[in-house]
Amino acid sequence: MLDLHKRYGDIVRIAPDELAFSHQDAWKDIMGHKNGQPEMAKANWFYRPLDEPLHIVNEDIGEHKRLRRQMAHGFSEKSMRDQEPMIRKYVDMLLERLRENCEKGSVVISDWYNFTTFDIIGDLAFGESFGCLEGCNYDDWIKGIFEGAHLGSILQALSFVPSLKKILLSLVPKKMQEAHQKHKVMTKEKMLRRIDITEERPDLIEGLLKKKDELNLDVDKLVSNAEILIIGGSETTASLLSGVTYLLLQNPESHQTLKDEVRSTFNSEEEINLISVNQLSYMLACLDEAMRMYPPIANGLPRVCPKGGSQVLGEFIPENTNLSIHQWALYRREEYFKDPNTFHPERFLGDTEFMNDRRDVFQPFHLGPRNCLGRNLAYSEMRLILALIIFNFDMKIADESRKWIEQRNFLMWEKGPLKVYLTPRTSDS
Ligand code: HEM
Repeated sequence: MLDLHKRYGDIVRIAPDELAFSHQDAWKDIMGHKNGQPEMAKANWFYRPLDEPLHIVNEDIGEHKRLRRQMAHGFSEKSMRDQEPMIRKYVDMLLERLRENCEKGSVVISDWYNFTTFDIIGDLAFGESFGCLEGCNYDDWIKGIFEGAHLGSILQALSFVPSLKKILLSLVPKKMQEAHQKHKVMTKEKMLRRIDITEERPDLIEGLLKKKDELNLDVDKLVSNAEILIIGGSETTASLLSGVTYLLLQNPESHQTLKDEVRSTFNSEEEINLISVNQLSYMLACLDEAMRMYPPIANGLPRVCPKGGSQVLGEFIPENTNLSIHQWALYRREEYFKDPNTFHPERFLGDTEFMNDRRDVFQPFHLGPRNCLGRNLAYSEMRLILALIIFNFDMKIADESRKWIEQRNFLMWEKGPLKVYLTPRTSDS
């Protein structure tokens, strides 16, 4: 996509009825609030490759509004403060596991980040963790999710050839069909256990449970919403934590500046919490710069131009055209960011060297009525985890991980193991 935009400019036709945009104003034209004009719907071939119960991310426009209003309660400032003990419990367990494991040689920090964010979101969406940190491995349910994402990309592509898709789906081996069924049963059981908890719980699903009759949410729909929270709320943050760790370890000066910031701001681990990490401005710049170079949602998520067509970047776009913005390609363009292939957190701190950067191009959480509900939670969780790791450990990258960032992407990054050496900090270091 980057090569295409470099060659053909800000708008590229990538299929007979699909356009890719690479310009700051495309965000509001495609995804922004429309002031009375129809919102652009999400493309079914991409968001609904299988006929499964819908959820907040792929619901139709009207139903989405109702779901979002209700789900938003779980993402309020107050809810987040109430969720802190749940989150902290897993971060403390992560630190404990890292201390136990770092003496045996390098640790695969990318796995540990995934274990932590999955356990946190499991608790916040289903009322129970996946036991990843406890068992030091991925739970079967999560393995099913990863396999599903890979398959999802293939199914999306097959949506263009429905007859072939139908034939191939009928040929799916029995073993795979059984695994899918098992996954569904396990998920339903998890949700039933959550529904059985009668006392109020400040998690992300409580809002939906309170209004489940009014919103017509049966168990399958609740499951489907919880599942999308798990996928959207764990792989994204885990990828970024791995990405920022890699980029810091490859850029020792930035790593040192961040260590100085964290270690001079806090005297003890207990001082580090969801609120106090907000003071760490250099850390926020590191996270943003990592999100620019390694955006968790790297590819375009297509919208469909409504009936009667619409204007985008001053051009008339006919109805039913698919439109998307590909983040990775957008953020690597020299027109928008100086020295785009190098890690410079300073560009997010007002450094005059980067004053010509187009900061408004950068929308990792999208904007408009379907932007990320979990943005604040994501930032807080990532800052808390990173601050505690930087406070407690010195880190060095293992030589075999020096090219870790060269990855393929199937909806999510195909992360290889990111191996690092950790040395616990002693009281005088
Ligand atoms: C770095 C981390 C994250 C990034 C970059 C990110 C990015 C995004 C993006 C781009 C969307 C829009 C998807 C679309 O247009 O189809 C989205 C939606 C959403 N995200 Fe996130 N996300 C992150 C973390 C989280 C977390 C931790 C949660 C909490 C569980 C979360 C919950 C959601 C929800 C519920 C939506 C759907 C909102 C709606 O449709 O109204 N996200 N996210």
